[in-house]
Amino acid sequence: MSHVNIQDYEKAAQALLEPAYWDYYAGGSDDEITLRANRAIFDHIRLRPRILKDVTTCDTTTTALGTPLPMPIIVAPTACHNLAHPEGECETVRGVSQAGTIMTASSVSSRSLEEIAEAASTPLWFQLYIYQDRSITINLLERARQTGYRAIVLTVDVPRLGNRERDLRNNFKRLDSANFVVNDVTQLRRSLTWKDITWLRSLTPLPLLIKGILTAEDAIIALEHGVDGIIVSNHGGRQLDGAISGLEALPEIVEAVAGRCEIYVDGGIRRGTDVLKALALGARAVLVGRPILWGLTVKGQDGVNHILELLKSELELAMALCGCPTLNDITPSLVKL
Ligand SMILES: Cc1cc2nc3c(=O)[nH]c(=O)nc-3n(C[C@H](O)[C@H](O)[C@H](O)COP(=O)(O)O)c2cc1C
Ligand SMILES: CCCCCCC(=O)C(=O)O
Repeated sequence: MSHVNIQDYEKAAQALLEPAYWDYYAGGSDDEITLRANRAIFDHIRLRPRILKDVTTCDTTTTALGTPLPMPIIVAPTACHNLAHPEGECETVRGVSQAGTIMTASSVSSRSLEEIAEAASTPLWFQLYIYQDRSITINLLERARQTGYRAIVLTVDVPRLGNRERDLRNNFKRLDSANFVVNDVTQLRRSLTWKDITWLRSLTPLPLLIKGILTAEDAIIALEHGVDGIIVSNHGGRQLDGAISGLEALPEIVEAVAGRCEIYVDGGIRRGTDVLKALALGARAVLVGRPILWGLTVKGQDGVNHILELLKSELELAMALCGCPTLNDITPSLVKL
């Protein structure tokens, strides 16, 4: 069967995965209102295409924190890739390397951050949770720096795990990490505050991004703490149900930050036109989570690469049809809210 879009991969992945693993990957929290909203907002926002521009070629290249990228699309951190493929994140990173973009390795990965780096020939970011035992965080940061990861992505929207009722029904509990031996969820630092960001900032020379901001107020505080980037995200609808989507939060954050750091967004991106809408609203690039897992499940590294290539070619076509030969031509006037 040929897979011509991400939805085809999603259906094929559902047919292949153990039902409990599918539920862990696909599910959201509580009533999954935010999970659905993440998609619905992209369907709601329409485009205002411009015509008669020379779109013989449309250039999708960009940079993220100074790293050149072939497309404004980055792989989001997602946990436990071994549920989709026996080689887990090592297989994923081989596919991402074919596509040449950044992969953000989750700290809750089924392969260690060193194994992932060994398998990679593409730039890597490392996603961090802060644990009760500070030595775990210090150890992870140092290992990520030594292994060549280019940035730290601190996820701040999990003071506790969201209420994922599919996982409760399935008694799904496979959230162990190959990076350390303790059980992740019980070790999360519930008392995490901005003071910890100051502490973290002082610990690593790597660029620091904060993932999980949804308000202009918090974006300003993040800037005051010296972050290099913000990832506007509701964690794929898996944490606070009822939270606004990243795309809805994006304009107020872009306005408040006013160019003082790079801004990224994730949640529900499944089409090149979705990427274009996010860029029009001010994102430097987008992150994609679940589609990578669908590609990995269905065809391993080739599936991962194909997912990224599909998004890239769809974006390129959307740029042409909107009269945008470069990413700089993608401006707020392209979208109707
Ligand atoms: C199965 C799964 C595991 C995830 N694990 C992590 C994680 O370990 N760290 C993290 O910061 N975000 C994690 N996320 C959230 C993603 O980074 C991202 O915010 C979200 O998946 C984006 O939405 P999308 O899946 O609709 O693209 C996870 C998401 C999923 C679906
Ligand atoms: C350290 C807490 C477990 C998080 C598991 C990975 C994750 O973020 C998810 O959404 O699932």
